[in-house]
Amino acid sequence: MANGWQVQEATEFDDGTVLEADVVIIGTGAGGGTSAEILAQAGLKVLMLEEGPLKSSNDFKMDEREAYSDLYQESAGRMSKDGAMSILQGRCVGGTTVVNWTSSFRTPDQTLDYWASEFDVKGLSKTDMAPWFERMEQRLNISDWQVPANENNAVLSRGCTQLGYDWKVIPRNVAGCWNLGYCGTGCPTNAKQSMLVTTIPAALEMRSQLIYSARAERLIIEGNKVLGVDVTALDARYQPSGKRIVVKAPHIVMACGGINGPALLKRSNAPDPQQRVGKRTFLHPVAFNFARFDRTIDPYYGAPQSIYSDHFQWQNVDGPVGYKLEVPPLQPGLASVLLLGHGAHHFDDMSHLPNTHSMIALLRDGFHPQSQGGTVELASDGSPIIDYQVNDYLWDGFKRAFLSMAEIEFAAGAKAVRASHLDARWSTSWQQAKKDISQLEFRLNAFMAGSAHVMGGLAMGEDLSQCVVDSNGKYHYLDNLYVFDGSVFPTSIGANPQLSIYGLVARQATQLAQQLKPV
Ligand SMILES: Cc1cc2nc3c(=O)[nH]c(=O)nc-3n(C[C@H](O)[C@H](O)[C@H](O)COP(=O)(O)OP(=O)(O)OC[C@H]3O[C@@H](n4cnc5c(N)ncnc54)[C@H](O)[C@@H]3O)c2cc1C
Repeated sequence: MANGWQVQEATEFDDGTVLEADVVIIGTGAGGGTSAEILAQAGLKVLMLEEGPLKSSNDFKMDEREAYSDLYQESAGRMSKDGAMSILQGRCVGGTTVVNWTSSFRTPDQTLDYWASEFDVKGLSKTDMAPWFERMEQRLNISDWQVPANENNAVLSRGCTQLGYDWKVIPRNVAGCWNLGYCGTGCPTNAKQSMLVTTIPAALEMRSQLIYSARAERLIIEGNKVLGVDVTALDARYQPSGKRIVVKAPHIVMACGGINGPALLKRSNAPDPQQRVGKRTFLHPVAFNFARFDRTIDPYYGAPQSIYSDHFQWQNVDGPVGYKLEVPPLQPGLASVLLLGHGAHHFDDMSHLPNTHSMIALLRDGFHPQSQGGTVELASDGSPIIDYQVNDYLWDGFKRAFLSMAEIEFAAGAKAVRASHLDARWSTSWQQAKKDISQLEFRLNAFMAGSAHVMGGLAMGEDLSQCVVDSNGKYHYLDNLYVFDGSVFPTSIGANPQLSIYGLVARQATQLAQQLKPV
C-alpha cells in the first residue's frame, strides 16, 4: 500500500460519490480474487468491492475471539433458519480464503460428469478443466503436505490402515508453512496462499482499486442490463455508516459467495422467471465425532487438515449420501462450541482437550432427489437467511458417518468416543458405540451439524428449469452480469471447494477477459 495502491475504506468517500471502472467485482474471496488478477492482467480497470474489513498478518494473532468477530460472516454466528446448522463463512478482504484450512482438491470426476448429465453443463469435463486446475495449483503453490501429520490427523490414517480403508495426504496451498495450526484465525506468517497475499496484491499492482467495508446493497438494473452497484459504507462495527456510494461499470462480476450472492440478487429484484435464485444451496453438512486417547493429541497445533479418506464417499454417486472424512483443528473456542452441552460435563470435556481428537464427515449433498439443498430468503432488513432442513435422507448419512468415525477412532486406539449430539455419551468400546449411535435420533437443537462449505444457490448449466447462470458464469437473464464464485455449483463438490472455484473461475474470467480486452 505504501507503493500507492488504490485501497480505500468506503467511509472515506463523501455520501453519494459515483465511481467508475471497466469491471466491478463484488466480493474478494476465492472467486473475486482470482477474477481480479486475470481481468487486471488483460488491461481492464478493475474495481473490487468487499463488505468486510481489510486485515493482514499484522492483525492475525492466533486469537479466536478477535478473529471470529473480525473475519467471519455474522461474527461466526451464522446459522440455518431452524438453528440446526452452524455455518462458517469469511467476511474480509480475501474472503473465506483468509480463514480456510488450506485443503486443495480438484473437482472429482464424478461431480463433473454428474453436472454434464443432469444440468447440461458444457465444457467442464475432466480434460477441459485439467489445465485450469494446473494453472491455479502453480499460482497458489498447491502440493501434498510433506510434513508428518499431527497426532489429530494421524488418528485418521492409523485407524484407516488398521481397517484396510483408503486414506491419502491432503494437498495444501501454502508456501513456507510454520505448521502452527491456526489457519482459521488468519495466517500470521503469510504462508497460506489466500487471495489476500496473492491475487489481490497482484491486481492492485496492475492499477486495480479496492474498496473495503463496502457492502453491495443492490444492483441497479435497467432492462436487460446492470448499470452499476448501490453500495453501503459500513462503520468499524460492520453497521451501515449512513453513507452510500455508487459504482458504475459496463460489466459486473458477482463473487459474493453462496448465501450472500443470491441475497444480493433478491434485494435487487433481478429477473428470475423460474424462481430459481437461492434454490439448491448446498453445505456439505458436517457431523463431528470426538475421541479420547490416553496420550497427548494437542488437536489445536499443526496443519489442521492433512489426511483424508474417501472410502465412504463414492461407493455410489446418486444413492444414499456419501461422505468424506477429515480432521478439524480444535482450538479451544471452536472446541467449546462443537462439544455441545454445558456445566460439569462440558467442563470435563474441555479439561480433556489435550487428549481429544475430532473427526468430521462432510456429506455430499445435492446428488439425490431427496437432497435438494437449502433456499436463501431475505429477512425484513434485507439480510440473508438460509432455510436448510435435515431430513431422513441426511440423517441416515449422519448416523452411518458416526459409525464409520467411531470404528476408525477405536481402531486407532481411542479409549472413548462420542458423537456431537446432546443425547450421546462417551462409549468405551466399538461394540458399545454401535449400540449408542443406533439409538440417536434427530431432534432440533440436540444434534448440531456444521458447514464451512457454502456452495450453490445460483446453479450453473443450460437447463433453464434448474439453472440461472450459463456454463460460462453469465447470468441467463441479464446481458452484462457474471457470477464467478462457489454459488454456481449445481450440487456440492464432494471435496473441499476452494480449488474447484479457483479452476472454474480462472477459466471463466479468462474467457471474459478475452471478450473485453481493450484493443
Ligand atoms: C473455517 C473454514 C475452513 C475452510 N477450509 C477449507 C479448506 O481447507 N479447503 C477448501 O477447499 N475450502 C475450505 N473452506 C471453504 C472455502 O474457503 C470457500 O468455499 C471459498 O473461499 C468460497 O469462495 P467464494 O468465492 O465462493 O466466496 P468467499 O471466499 O466466501 O468470498 C466471498 C466474499 O464476498 C464478500 N461479500 C459477500 N456479500 C457481499 C456484498 N453484498 N458486498 C460486498 N462484498 C460481499 C464476503 O465478505 C467475502 O469476502 C473453508 C471455509 C471455512 C469457513
